[in-house]
Formats: sequence, C-alpha cells, structure tokens
Amino acid sequence: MTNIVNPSQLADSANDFHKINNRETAIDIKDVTVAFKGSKGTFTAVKDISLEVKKGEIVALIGHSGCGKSTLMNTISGMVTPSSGEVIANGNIVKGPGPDRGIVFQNYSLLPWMSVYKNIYEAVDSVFKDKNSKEKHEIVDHYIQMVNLTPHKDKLPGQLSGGMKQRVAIARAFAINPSILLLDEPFGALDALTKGSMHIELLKLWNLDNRNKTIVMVTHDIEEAIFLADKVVVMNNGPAATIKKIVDINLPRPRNKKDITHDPEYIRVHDELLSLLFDKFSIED
Ligand SMILES: Nc1ncnc2c1ncn2[C@@H]1O[C@H](COP(=O)(O)OP(=O)(O)OP(=O)(O)O)[C@@H](O)[C@H]1O
Repeated sequence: MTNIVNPSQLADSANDFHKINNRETAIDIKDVTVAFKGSKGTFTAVKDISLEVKKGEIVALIGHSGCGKSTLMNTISGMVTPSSGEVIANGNIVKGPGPDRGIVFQNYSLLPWMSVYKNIYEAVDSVFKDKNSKEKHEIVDHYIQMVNLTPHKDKLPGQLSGGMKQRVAIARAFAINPSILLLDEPFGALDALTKGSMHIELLKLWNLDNRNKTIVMVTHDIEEAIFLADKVVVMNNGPAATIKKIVDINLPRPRNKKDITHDPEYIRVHDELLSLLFDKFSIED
C-alpha cells in the first residue's frame, strides 16, 4: 500500500529541479514517426520525435489542436505503433498497452453499466492476479477514499458530475499503480474551480506516492502546464509535427496556485510559452 509522507517533507528548492536529471529514464521516445494510412494516402502526424522523460517527472505536452499530442501519447500507451523509431518504457520496447502505463482520457472511459466501485475493482482485479479478494477490495476502498468518492461508490457513472467521473478515472488509474501515468487532457472539460481542485488532488496523489510516478499529460492550458509540470514540451503544428521547444519549469514545489503567478520565473515561462504558441500574432494585430 502507498507510503504516506508529510507534504512538507517534500518541499524543495528550485535547485532540486536539476536533481531530476540524475534519475533513471522512465520513457525514452526515440526518433518516432507516426504515419496513418488512409484512402487518400498516407498522413504523417508526427515526425522524428525524440524525448526523454525521467522517473518521477511530470511532463506536459502542449500545442495547437491536431498537432499530434494524443498520437504521441498513444505511442507511449502502446495503442499506436510508430511507423519508425521506438518508445522504451521502463526499459522495455513498447509493443502494446501494459499495466505499467495507466491512461486517463478526457472522456473518462468508464463502463456506464458498472458502479464507481465496480469500475475500479474490475481494473484492479485484472491487474493484480496474485492478490486475494480482501486485498483487492482494500485497494479499491483506499483509492475511492483518496478521491473523496466513498459516499458515491455505488452510483453509476451517469449519476455523477463531470468532475466526479474524472476522479473515478484518476482513482482507477492510480489503483492499478502504474509507474507511468498518461493523462490525455484529463481536465479539459471541467470548469475552472473543479479543474483547480483536481490539480491539487493529482499532486497530492503524486506526493503520497513519494513523487515516484512519472506523469505525461496533454493540455491546452498554459497555466495548468506551468503549475503541474517539470517541463513543457511545445509541439509545432502538423502535419509531420515535431517538437518546437522543451521549456523547463524551474519553480520549487509544493507550488501554490495563487502565489506562483507572481513569481518572476512563472511570468517568464508563461511569456515564453505564449510566444511559442502564438508567435504569429503581436499585440498590435
Ligand atoms: N487513426 C488515425 N487515422 C488517421 N489520422 C489520424 C488518426 N489519429 C490521428 N490522426 C490525425 O493525426 C493528427 C494528429 O491528431 P492528434 O489527435 O494526435 O492531435 P492532438 O494534438 O491530440 O489534437 P487535439 O488537441 O485536437 O486533441 C490529426 O491531423 C489527426 O486527424
């Protein structure tokens, strides 16, 4: 079961950011190109992408709609096979989905006919073959409680709000304890308040796991990327999208949503990301 630590023990200085670079590599994307074959020929979505993500790192992928963020994520999850190049996750070449990589989609992908509890239990049951029923129920209870859904555990997904469904999807992904968590615009459809509290929940869960989980997330939201990530990968527009720039977020943790917006480093990276994403327009335009 998860080792609980006091969040204050996890306070770090800006210099600690650089320690990440000494960690082992969790995900190694090597010269990945993805081309989809269709009736009108081949469409190259992403081209020659290389990216290394360290263990325990939080990386945000950002870029305009259709630039290939989900495609790249899906090469890590194993749901898309690169046309050339390869992805190595936890030291193994990715050949398909696996329990070491949990994914949360924007549309939650919960089974509508199963309760909150069952949705999580099914996933736990399919991954932890060696655990007995009592142990599996304990895991489910633990993660439902962690996302504050215990009073709602018998409800069906259709009886939940968007934010609650999202918490179920996150609890399910954490319950199977993947070392790599892939979040594809997980908070995109949420209102600002729910989104803000989900950011805190996610970081709490990451802290509770001693910051050992590697998280890659797709987002359109610059503030979200800066608040959560250690680095932000900005993609060029497609077709044949490449990485435009990797921006390090050298802000100490824990980060306070309100305070960091006044931090000169926050202002600098915010400006940089805005220019990278909207460099065609100036304020006069
Ligand atoms: N299975 C597929 N077959 C053909 N083309 C595809 C397929 N999946 C994605 N594409 C194309 O690849 C490009 C990248 O799509 P992708 O979904 O990765 O973009 P995205 O950056 O995640 O977009 P958004 O931000 O809008 O979700 C798009 O032009 C899309 O139409």
